[in-house]
Amino acid sequence: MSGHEPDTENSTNEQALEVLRAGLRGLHDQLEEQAVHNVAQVAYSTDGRTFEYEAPLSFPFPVGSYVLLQSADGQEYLGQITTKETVKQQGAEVDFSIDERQADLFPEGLSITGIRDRLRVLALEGSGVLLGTVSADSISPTTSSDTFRKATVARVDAAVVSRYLSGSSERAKLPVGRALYVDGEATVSLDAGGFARHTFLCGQSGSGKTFSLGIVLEQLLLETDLRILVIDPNSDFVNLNQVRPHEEVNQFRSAPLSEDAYDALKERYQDATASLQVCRPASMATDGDDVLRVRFGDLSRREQATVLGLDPLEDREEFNAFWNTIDDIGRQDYSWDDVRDAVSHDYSAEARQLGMRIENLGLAEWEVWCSRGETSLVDTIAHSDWRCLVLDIGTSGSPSEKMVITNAVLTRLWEERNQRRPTLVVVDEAHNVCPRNPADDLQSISTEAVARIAAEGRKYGLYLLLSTQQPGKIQANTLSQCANLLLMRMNSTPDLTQLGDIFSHVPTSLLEEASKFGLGETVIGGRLVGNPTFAKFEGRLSVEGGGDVSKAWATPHE
Ligand SMILES: Nc1ncnc2c1ncn2[C@@H]1O[C@H](COP(=O)(O)OP(=O)(O)OP(=O)(O)O)[C@@H](O)[C@H]1O
Repeated sequence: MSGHEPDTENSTNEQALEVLRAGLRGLHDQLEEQAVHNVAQVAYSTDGRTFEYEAPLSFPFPVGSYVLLQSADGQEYLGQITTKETVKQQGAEVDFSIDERQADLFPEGLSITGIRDRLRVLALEGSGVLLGTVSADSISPTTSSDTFRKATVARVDAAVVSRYLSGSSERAKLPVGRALYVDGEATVSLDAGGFARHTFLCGQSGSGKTFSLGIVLEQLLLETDLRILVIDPNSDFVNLNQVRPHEEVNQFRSAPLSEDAYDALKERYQDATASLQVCRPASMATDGDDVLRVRFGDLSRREQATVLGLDPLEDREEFNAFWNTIDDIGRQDYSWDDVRDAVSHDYSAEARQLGMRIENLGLAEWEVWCSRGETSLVDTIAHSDWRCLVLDIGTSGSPSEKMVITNAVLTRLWEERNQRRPTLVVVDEAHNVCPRNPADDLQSISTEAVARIAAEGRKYGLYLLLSTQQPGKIQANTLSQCANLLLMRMNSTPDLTQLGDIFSHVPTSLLEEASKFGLGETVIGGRLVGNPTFAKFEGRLSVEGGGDVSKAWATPHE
């Protein structure tokens, strides 16, 4: 029996120690919990341009949001949060004393009278930019003397944000939506002059790119005189000149339009789009539509050979016969019919081969070719006084036909560059027109054409607006020429990293927010806004085109 006594004593000690430990742990947690709530919310600036802050976990402002900082001397600053990190700060040291009875619980020889504990406190730390000093009626830029040691950080009034966002530019403003993370209405407008730089719009599928691009185009049509050419591979903008009914317009606005405001806007929009031309393939065109077709002679020789699948070395004879045929026609404005006639009147073996090639490829059936005397799209581009052309290549035949149209148009725009007519070239699904790795020669030609405009177009008034869901697939030089960014929801880390490298004027921490965006939400950077701005696109006026496939098949059965 006596052999078991020390064990019983040990186990009683163990239990008492566990109670002591649990008590200390509970006390520790309680103190840490209190310390978390006691973290000060304070900001400081050492350069008058940026600020650092520390705040409790409950700090309600996400990255990208506007805040009001008030320094000890009462000066107010408008700031924008750019980073926000959870950190474990060193907290206070606390001493727990151990009474005699508790000290006996520890092994003999250990004389413990107390326990010292270090609290670790969860808090937020981050930084931001100072956008201006706030006074009763203005927001002025800060200077290097706007430094402060202890400022409070608070929610900012929507009116102050609106004042900041409305800026002071003399150029037209394009209202495209409302600021994110603001209590109340603060309209985000793009600086129309910013479109004199190339623009990149990207976001993953379903993020709202097409809808948002429509809003940008509507505003450019309403508020500027910029010529716009839209290469529209999904027929998304074929209804750009049709206004939605009043209730539908209001469905996409947080501040509904009154009947009168809607009527006035509709009238203004109808005026702005009166000369908008939608170019469709011949089989789809109705009266008033321009037809999406070009003459064979509008293509460069290299492109013609590509369409015919002719290699100058491997198909030497046929290539030569083709070359001579074109030379014999002796005119610039020859049509496909002229080529066919010329080939059929040449009785050489090579010309017969060429004729068979044309027949086998079914080239004569392509809908994109003008017959003799028909107007080519490149004539429209070169001669008429157009304002907005939508090229509905979504409904045209094969991918090669789409590329033939795209290339002919891009080439002619470049040839006409000395006219210096400011023109925005909008390329939707741009990864198909200027891909990093062209799949064939037709894509190589379009990629080179876009790269040329990207590199040198600005001085001739040719500006790009490229839209895609796959930034990694866009030709690198072209992408690096874009100064403006409209980034919508994007989860892919490699894509965000690449965008961070190219659009270095937008802090990476802001770009990373794109993975949390909802439908229509965006971060805008570059010349379109004064400072990177978070917005939700809204206010779409025109009817969306495209048309998604119905999901009625997924409706539950009765
Ligand atoms: N800001 C918005 N407000 C309300 N609805 C929107 C908004 N943006 C987009 N939508 C709707 O969400 C749907 C998807 O938008 P949209 O087609 O523009 O996405 P997307 O990014 O272009 O997708 P994809 O790349 O697959 O074509 C559409 O039905 C559109 O009407």
